[in-house]
Amino acid sequence: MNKKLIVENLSISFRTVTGKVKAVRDVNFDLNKGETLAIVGESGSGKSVTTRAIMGILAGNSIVESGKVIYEGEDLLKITEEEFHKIRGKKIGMIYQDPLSSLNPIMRIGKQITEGLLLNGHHLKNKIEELYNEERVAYCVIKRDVRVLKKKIAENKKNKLPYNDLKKQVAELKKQLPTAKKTMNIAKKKATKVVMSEYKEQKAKYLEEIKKIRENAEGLEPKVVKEKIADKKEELRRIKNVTKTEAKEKALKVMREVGIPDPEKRFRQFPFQFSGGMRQRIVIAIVLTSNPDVLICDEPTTALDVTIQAQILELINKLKEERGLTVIFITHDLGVVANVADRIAVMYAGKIQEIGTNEELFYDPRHPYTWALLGSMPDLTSKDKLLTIPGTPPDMRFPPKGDAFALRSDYAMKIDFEEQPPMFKISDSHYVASWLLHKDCPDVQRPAILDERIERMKEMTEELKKEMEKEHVTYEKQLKY
Ligand SMILES: Nc1ncnc2c1ncn2[C@@H]1O[C@H](COP(=O)(O)OP(=O)(O)OP(=O)(O)O)[C@@H](O)[C@H]1O
Repeated sequence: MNKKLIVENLSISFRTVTGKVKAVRDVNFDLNKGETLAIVGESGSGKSVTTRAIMGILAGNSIVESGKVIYEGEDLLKITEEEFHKIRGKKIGMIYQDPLSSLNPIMRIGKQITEGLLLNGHHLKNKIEELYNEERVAYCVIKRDVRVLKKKIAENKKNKLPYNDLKKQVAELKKQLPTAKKTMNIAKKKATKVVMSEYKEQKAKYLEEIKKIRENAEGLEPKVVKEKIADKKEELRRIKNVTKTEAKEKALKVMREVGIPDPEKRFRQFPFQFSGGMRQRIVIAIVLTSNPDVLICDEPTTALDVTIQAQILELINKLKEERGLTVIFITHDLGVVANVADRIAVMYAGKIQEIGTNEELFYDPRHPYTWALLGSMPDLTSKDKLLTIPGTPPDMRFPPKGDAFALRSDYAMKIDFEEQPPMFKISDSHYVASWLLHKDCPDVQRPAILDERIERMKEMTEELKKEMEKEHVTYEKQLKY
């Protein structure tokens, strides 16, 4: 299976004193390994809530109405908090718009980078957990299901709804618990035995080596002997735990990887001694220390000026290539997306309105909201905006009955106010939720002014490609000579 992450029918609401806010409504997308998906939309469209659900960090007043978030075959909305802990921040890392909020202002950045490494650096414990992980998850999932069902029973009781079937399900699951627990404990014991006997063997080998150093110490300076023994002891310690020296070495390496110059000196400095762009690099370094394979970037460049923005985007692209990361990139700025995304999902009023490859979205946009977003992008050369989007997004306590964009769209038809459009398929990768795509809809052309912009974008991309090819040829030639 090549899918790293699948989000299926995800709907999330928030309880508020003035009513329920329907923030995310039936969102579906998936991500292939090594792919970047950009989620684009205006403020309040549900981008952050979607990614917070993936990270398991939704606010306390949230309700997951429906859906699944499947990471490597496991539903993250079902596993226990303890299991989630292992995935959040480790397998799935996140960087935010404001790097300062992720950093401790009064702690040296070196300590902030090594903290996680030292905390999670129990090699033996991690190895044991890895070996009996399957049995552990199986047990935790049953426990979690019982908890969810019990909550539902209580709700149904309160609302005077039937709950006998649910009670039966709980009883069934409870019957499975002792066996699952026993299986888990047996697997844990077995895993501990394997790992510990391996460790004992290694320890015996090191002790033997230390003995030999002592035996052959004659004629050597005591200081040299002491150092040799200390080295061996350090090696042995490294098998068990990440040591401070090892954590520092790894931190410096990752600081170099994200482009922090003079890392040895910078290691001892505080966040306020760094510029905005450098701070964002530090946050990225911290996230990378746990070797994530999915990286969620929530407007990571919005607070930075344009040149620095480009550098951070370049860094994210480089890390993606080198580490094979799968990336979700959130932004309200389509201009940013062109340089990072393989695919783009356009969100509005908690729903995905259009999803497609970078080329499909930029050169063949089909949803009036995507047209509006493309039109409101500042022009690459003149910096002018062609179109502005009239009105404001709907109040999500009362989502519109039909197409949520209808009230702001010049292309809205009667049906747009009555019924929500389904996702119409344009190609295997391109889907659009707009009645304009219905076979009975009269042919509607996108704004001509946008066509001109698209043509210009195509031309510029072609020129850029040619230039890059030229550069590549020169580079290849340089390599030859
Ligand atoms: N804890 C909460 N309680 C109530 N409503 C919330 C809560 N968190 C988010 N919302 C609402 O959910 C909707 C979606 O918010 P979200 O933060 O996902 O938007 P966004 O597209 O990421 O916008 P931005 O770019 O401003 O971050 C908004 O209407 C927002 O007000």
